[in-house]
Amino acid sequence: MMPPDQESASSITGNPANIGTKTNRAHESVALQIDQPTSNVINPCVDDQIPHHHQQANAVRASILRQSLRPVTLKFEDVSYSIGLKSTGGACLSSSHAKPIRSVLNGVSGIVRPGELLAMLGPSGSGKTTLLTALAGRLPGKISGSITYNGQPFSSAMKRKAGFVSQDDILYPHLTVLETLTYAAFLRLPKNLTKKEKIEQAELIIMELGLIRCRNSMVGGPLVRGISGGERKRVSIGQEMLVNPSLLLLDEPTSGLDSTTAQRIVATLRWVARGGRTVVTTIHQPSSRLYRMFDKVLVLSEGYPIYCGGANLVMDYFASIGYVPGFNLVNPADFLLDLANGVTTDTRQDDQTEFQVKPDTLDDKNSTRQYLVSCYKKHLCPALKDEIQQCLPARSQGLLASRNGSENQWTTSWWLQFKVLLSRGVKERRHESYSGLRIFQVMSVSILSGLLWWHSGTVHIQDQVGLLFFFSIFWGFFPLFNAIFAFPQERPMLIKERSSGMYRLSSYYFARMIGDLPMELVLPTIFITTTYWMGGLKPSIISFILTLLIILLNVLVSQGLGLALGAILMDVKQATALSSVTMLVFLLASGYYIQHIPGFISWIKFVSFSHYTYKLLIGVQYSKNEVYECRIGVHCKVFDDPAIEFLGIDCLAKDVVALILMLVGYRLLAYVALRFGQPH
Ligand SMILES: Nc1ncnc2c1ncn2[C@@H]1O[C@H](COP(=O)(O)OP(=O)(O)OP(=O)(O)O)[C@@H](O)[C@H]1O
Repeated sequence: MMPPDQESASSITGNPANIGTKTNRAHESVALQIDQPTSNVINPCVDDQIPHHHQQANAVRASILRQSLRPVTLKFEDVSYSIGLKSTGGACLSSSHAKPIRSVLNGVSGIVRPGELLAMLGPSGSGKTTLLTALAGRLPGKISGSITYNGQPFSSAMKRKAGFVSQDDILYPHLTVLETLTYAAFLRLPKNLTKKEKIEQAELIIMELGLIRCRNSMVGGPLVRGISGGERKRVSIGQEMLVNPSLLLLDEPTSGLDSTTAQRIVATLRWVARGGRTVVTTIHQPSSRLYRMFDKVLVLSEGYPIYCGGANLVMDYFASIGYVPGFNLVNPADFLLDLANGVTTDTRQDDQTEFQVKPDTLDDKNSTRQYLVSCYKKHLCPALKDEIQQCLPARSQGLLASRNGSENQWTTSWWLQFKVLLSRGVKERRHESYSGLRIFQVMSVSILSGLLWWHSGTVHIQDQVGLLFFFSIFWGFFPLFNAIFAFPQERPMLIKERSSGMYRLSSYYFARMIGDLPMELVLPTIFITTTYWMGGLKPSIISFILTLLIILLNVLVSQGLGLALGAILMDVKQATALSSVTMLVFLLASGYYIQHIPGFISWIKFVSFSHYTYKLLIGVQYSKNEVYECRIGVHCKVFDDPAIEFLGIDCLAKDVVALILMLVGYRLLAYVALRFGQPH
């Protein structure tokens, strides 16, 4: 069966008259408006209408739409995908010990043109999300078959023209709706727009998606109460709509929403499609109202397609192969889902004229599914493949040919990305970084240690040395444990944003590192200032400043190690466990507790930053010939004390160099781990 809209080469223009169904025509004027530079772009599907004073913002939007829309014809042919299963051992393994695999998608084909909205239907686990992820170029592993965008494979240029809304909304919990969309606008909209225009664009999206009431509310997350699920979903969609994507892919955008909100979202998607975009969405159980808004549907049953074509032709097709819905089954989507589950409806009516579902056995269901798959292969697949094989429409080819190198460039400059990411990061983490609890924690330890070491003096040299060692260890642990969370916590955002080509990894990386610095450096400064003078260390401003600088260097090195461990493992639990072991080893090997470390393991102290810091602190505090009263009337050299002698304080410059090398090395390691460890 041929879809009704094969002729829609001209639908690339965004003219919905070519799409096919009667209902589409109602949107014709809207689509045409989008192409008009001065028109008021009003989404007819939402309640919030755009006030007069936003005409200027509309003009900006229209200009963005004109500039960046590249119609995309999405074709996928015979797409199959399998996943390797973890072997359970024993009986299930074949004699060849081959890793068991499970087929998730089998020979799925389809074509979606600009201006069309394709819905993928199917029971839970039928492969909808997997197919959508494959279409978004984000599925790891080998996919057989072909997926092309205007006849070309997925590219980085395509990545920036495609919007992907995942099932789980990946948003920063502490940003407001307006901040979320504004930062996205800063990062994703072209550099020729001014800051003001980008903000206006974000405001317009807020209006278009009916988010005005919650524009200044925090988004929220698992631990922070924020906006509702439907609002979160609209924010996620808004982030993608901002850039006017040529291809918009959405995974269950209506799940968990009430029917009115769901309808509003699908209406918005349809409106987005009518502007010349290609829209593909998975949907779980659409109402008949929603179903009527789809142009095409693809129905999957256990990874096999059983229908792909016009949404309005689905009933005719299934009737032609012997399946008609029950008497009062008015929602085509329910009928399709029943069929995809292998459940057939009995059209007979009983006395109460109620429709019944046959109590099918497992075998019945399997044979129904097999029959439906074979009908698809026989009746739909050949025509669909013919359609896919057809040449690209002329206008699309023109667009591809007119592409120039600039499309591969980033939308915004490195510096702008860095500034935006820095500002966003500081806003997002201000609650955490400047939390009263953290300040209390550091201040209380500082005052307590100041009191415990109160004016220790060189008389109690062991105590004083102990205080310096405590400095080096405390300011190793503290920043290390703060830093290990950085990348694992932001992993989902990083993957999502990098997959859509929002920014360079280096700008994110520097912004993330520098954003944490003020707090990371302010707290040790307060701590050292308090404890240094309370603890009765050398009353010299120079020694104090040097001590402070050494501690700050130590903080930066331990932060670098934390970032590297977090980036390599990308798992908070694993990184925490490894950091505990590392710090314990550093603590023991630094030379304060044990001076007679066996030779074969003594090298550990050379990789311990706490060891170098401790040495430097001692070197600053005491001079080579300094003596103290070791027994009554007896003066001993400080450097002859076994704990200090062991350190071998000769050339402090070497220790500074070692710390600087670690400072750079750990950070480099973190960057390399991020670059090569995460999907691009
Ligand atoms: N990485 C994976 N590991 C194990 N199984 C997987 C993986 N990815 C997909 N699957 C399996 O493949 C099948 C299809 O998954 P998919 O998420 O695409 O289904 P779906 O139709 O989107 O389901 P739902 O509607 O519940 O989201 C499921 O049975 C799922 O368990």
